[in-house]
Amino acid sequence: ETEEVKRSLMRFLGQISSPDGRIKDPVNLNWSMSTDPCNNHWTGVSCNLKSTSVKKIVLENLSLSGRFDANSLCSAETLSVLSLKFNSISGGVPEEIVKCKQLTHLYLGGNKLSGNLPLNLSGLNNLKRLDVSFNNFSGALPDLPRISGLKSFLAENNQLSGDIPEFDFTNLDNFNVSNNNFSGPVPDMRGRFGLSSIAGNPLLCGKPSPNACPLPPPPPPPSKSSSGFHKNALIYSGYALLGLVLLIVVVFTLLKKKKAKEAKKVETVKVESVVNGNRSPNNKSSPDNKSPNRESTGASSDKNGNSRSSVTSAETGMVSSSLTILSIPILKGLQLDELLRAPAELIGRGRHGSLYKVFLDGGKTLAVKRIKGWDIPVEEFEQRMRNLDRVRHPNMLPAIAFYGSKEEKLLVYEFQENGSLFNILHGTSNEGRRFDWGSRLSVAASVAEALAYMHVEFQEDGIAHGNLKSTNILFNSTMDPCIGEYGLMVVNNSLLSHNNNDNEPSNETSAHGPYLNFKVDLYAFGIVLLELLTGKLVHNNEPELARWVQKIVREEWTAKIFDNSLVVEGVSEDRLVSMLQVALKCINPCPEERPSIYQVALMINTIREEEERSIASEPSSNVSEQ
Ligand SMILES: Nc1ncnc2c1ncn2[C@@H]1O[C@H](COP(=O)(O)OP(=O)(O)OP(=O)(O)O)[C@@H](O)[C@H]1O
Repeated sequence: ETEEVKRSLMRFLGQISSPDGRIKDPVNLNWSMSTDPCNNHWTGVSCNLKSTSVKKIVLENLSLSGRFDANSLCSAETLSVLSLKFNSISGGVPEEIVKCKQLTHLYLGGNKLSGNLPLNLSGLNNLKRLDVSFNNFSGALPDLPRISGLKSFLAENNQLSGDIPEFDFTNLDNFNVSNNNFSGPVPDMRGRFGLSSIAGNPLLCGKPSPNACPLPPPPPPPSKSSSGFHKNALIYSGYALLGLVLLIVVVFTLLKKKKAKEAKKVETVKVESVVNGNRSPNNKSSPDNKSPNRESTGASSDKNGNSRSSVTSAETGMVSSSLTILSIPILKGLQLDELLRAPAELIGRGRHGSLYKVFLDGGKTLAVKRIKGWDIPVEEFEQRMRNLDRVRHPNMLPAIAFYGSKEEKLLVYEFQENGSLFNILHGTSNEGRRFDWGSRLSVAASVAEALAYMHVEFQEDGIAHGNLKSTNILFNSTMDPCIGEYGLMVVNNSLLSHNNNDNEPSNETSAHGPYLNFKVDLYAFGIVLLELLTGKLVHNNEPELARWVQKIVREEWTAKIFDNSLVVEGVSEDRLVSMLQVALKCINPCPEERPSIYQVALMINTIREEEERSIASEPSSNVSEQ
């Protein structure tokens, strides 16, 4: 963490430890300016995967008796979990809490906090769980239903008043506002919560409270003056007409804007260039310009003196070409020959082609995947790329440009410097050991959610990922996982069904329709889950790992399966086994019996929520190890 964040966190601890702001270090918390919160294990603090920024602060049951200095706390901008439960913190919750933008869990229950809950609490739009129970809060609630992802709200045993707002009760799994001073009708809780969640608010009425609500006052009698009525009718119809005209103008303007936007979005940049010896019609000044000497124009050295070639110099076979740019702000004006001649490093040669890291002028780096032998008509490929571009998900890595000819296809992505899930789990840098259970769960949940989204969007077209594996799950600049290369491969049918006893894929697969393409992704996702659970290596989705796991499970040595670092971390065996069961469902040898990815995403979320619930109830010393 930076010195500034460390200083602010020390100030936060000072304020919260005692009313006079002096750090008493109540139970030897090990926080100090001379150490680092992430690398020196400040008690109650856990960090992101790279140990560069603070993710959770859990200081529960420590007799902290000062004030909550949200301003200092929120200088740790990446903070997502804060638990200060069961202390004696007093004063209010300052408005600056809204600066902790990434907070997903805020647990303040069991303190002496008072005053109104700040109105801008509803600006914490990543919040999932909010617990302010057993304090002295008063006044009306802020507009919490605005937080669309809120899963639980606990505010029992305060002096809160006013109406209970209309939460999205179908989305809440925990809700309690009992023993407060709320008044007015109880909102429709969709049968999800009973009397115990609202009891102890004598001014509430309507079910499930025991008090009936008073009948609404009768509507005022219609006015007797008919001339008055006509006058009003005239005024109202005038308004209606004006409204209609306004509506037509607005719709017309919006339609015009939308058309202009669509036309702008998919701007195809056609570059008639000649690579490998074909003369460029644009390059009139050099009519004899045979292929530029690729080795000499394409080769360069990076600042470390490593030699780099270019995409064209490394391989041959490009003919007349056009590059379609999908993401204009990133690649505005880039031409194919520029891309091909830019210095490039060969990063990997997979089963389907090669991947280059390409260095553009101005410092941008791209990943260019060069696919060979994909037998798809060029028009169909182009159409597919455009269709894929229309569907966006935060955990999917979109292609930003493409090129297609009969012989080969080029896909251009932004280069992800943080590497892949494969690198993290099996890399040499020891990151795997620090890749804690919380991070693994979160990767599994995000990938499942993104796949579920894509499967629904492309159900009719039958376009599945087709080549999901840990090398295709990349980490973006904020270390969120992103799935690359969706829909690029003809589905690998050998993953449809595996015979458990030998290496031969079943030959029943050829007749399967597009529906089963998605089941291939399920198998592949199951293997990713097994990689996360076991920390073991998988090469090209080979079924050995699946067989090994199935064998051990049959022989009831389940505990031996799990990655030792998870065991050392003290992860709940129940949750590990639950996740293993999800993985085993995904790799069911019979494709029809594999669940849908949507069902899998739900199962993983349930495991994740159990984990989240346990975070706050675990003793803080354990949490700090996570
Ligand atoms: N956009 C990207 N940014 C950074 N690294 C990437 C990107 N795309 C892929 N990689 C990495 O480059 C390496 C090579 O990728 P490539 O797709 O060629 O390999 P593969 O997925 O193993 O093979 P294949 O897709 O042909 O089966 C992998 O380690 C992958 O994680």
